Amino acid sequence: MDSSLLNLLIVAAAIALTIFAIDYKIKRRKLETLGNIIPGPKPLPLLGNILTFVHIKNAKDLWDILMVELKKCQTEYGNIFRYWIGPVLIVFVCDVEDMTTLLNSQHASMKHWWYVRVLNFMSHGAFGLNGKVWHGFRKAMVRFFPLKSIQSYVEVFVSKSEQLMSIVETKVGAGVVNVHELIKYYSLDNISITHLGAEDMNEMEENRHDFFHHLEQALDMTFRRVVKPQYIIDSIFHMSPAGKELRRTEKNLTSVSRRIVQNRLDVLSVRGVDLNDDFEEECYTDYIIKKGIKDGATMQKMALMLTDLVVAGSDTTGIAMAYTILCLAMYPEYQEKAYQEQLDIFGDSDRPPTFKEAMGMPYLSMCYKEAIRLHGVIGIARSITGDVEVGGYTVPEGAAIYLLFYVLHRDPRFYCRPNEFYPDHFLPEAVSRRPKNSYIVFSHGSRNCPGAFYSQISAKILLSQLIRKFRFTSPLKYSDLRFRFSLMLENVDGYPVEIHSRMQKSNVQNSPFSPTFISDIDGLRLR
Ligand code: HEM
Repeated sequence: MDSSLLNLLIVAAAIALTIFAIDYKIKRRKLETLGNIIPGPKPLPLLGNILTFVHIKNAKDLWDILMVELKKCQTEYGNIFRYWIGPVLIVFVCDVEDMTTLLNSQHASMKHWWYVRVLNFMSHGAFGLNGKVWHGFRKAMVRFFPLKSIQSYVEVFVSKSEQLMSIVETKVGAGVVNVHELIKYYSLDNISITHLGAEDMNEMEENRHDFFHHLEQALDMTFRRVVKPQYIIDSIFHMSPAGKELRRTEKNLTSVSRRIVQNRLDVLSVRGVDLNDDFEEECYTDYIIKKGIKDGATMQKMALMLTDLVVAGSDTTGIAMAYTILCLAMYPEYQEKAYQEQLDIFGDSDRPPTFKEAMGMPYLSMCYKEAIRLHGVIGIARSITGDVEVGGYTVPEGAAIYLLFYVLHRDPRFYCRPNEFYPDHFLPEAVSRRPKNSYIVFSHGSRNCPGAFYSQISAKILLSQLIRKFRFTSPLKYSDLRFRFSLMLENVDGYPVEIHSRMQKSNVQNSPFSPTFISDIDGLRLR
């Protein structure tokens, strides 16, 4: 290369670098200036407000310390406040109107890089990707969610619920059990069969069992990472023992997805489908296989692309159903109402519900909605890609926002008993008094949850049969619940209930109020 060309290249590179540095500095100054107009605790130089969280060690602490701190900030600063985590500006938003503005804004539809990186196993498909690639995944996925498709899945929901009923039957009179442990496979099997083309989930017995174990571990490690400032930098985390352990756990977590992809490849191969052709997609896994082959992806990468749907489709509905049963067990008067509604529809028949019946059952729907209102997704994080005006402030480009669904869904202006399980919050007259979007447990806008309706129908098909056949009691009162951070707001002590057959008289000695039950809880395997 002649020297004048080399000099020209060096000068061009220096100019580009200077422009980049100036642009960065201007944006950074704007971020700092506008960020500091938003009220919040006084930041330290370089560290920001990170020291508030140094005592957090696990998901329980994260919940206890973070929530106390955030509630304190809301009281002091109002419904919008900010934190600096080192150089990262996080704006917390609590009010319904501001959340609506943000969720409708084209500048707030990107998942935040930190959230995506930390939840790596949720970030290779529709849940964590951004831009054009996300759009491809989303489009391929939502094709399997319309009402008509869900109607066709009822057969699967019914068959899986019947299998589960016989397992629950064996726990009648067996003392306190963690109901989530009993029902969690229901949603995993459903989503694997209806959306992912899995044919026989019983064949995957071991993988299914391990899936929940590894998910619990992966989430726990993830929350421990979040509270260690040195782990903000990916490479430092990945080199650490914790990082290596998380990678191993993530690999194990994807074993169900790997089996699903492999089984689907086998089915397509038996049919003689040419995978390089634009073959017709019968399930979401077919899209992943097509995309994987086009991109030259490994089997592990394809499994990761599926894993977000496996997790989002199973863990959320499973927890929501467990809470519904636990809350009904803690409030016998509501359980009786839900039971009476079932009797009105089915009389003494124990047949499973039809799709039309599952679309109805208004009281059961109210109970399910109320369980999610109290214990749904705590909040969602987004990146701001252009300035957005909310609540009298400018949230600048480059900031992160965290929409605190937990605070919105316990807003006393909208829910008369905000911290209690009270299904009447969803009576039509109560709903009509609330502003639009005051109940957004499935989020809102372009990145809302595609599984909202699916979750409700599949849950009601199982809950309807459980409520008719069994009566539930719990040694816990609602005020005993102790929460911890997870994908949903989970109870530290699991979901302890005792199961009584509606056909038998309850055993007085085993009264749920006897003190022996309290000690039984200690022996439960807790999530
Ligand atoms: C009680 C049940 C459920 C709750 C409370 C729930 C809640 C949510 C929320 C709040 C989001 C937005 C997350 C964010 O923006 O960061 C979301 C997204 C998502 N959910 Fe659900 N969900 C539930 C069930 C389901 C089911 C059954 C499926 C699949 C069958 C599913 C699949 C997804 C997917 C793929 C996304 C990502 C959408 C996107 O970014 O385009 N969810 N869910």
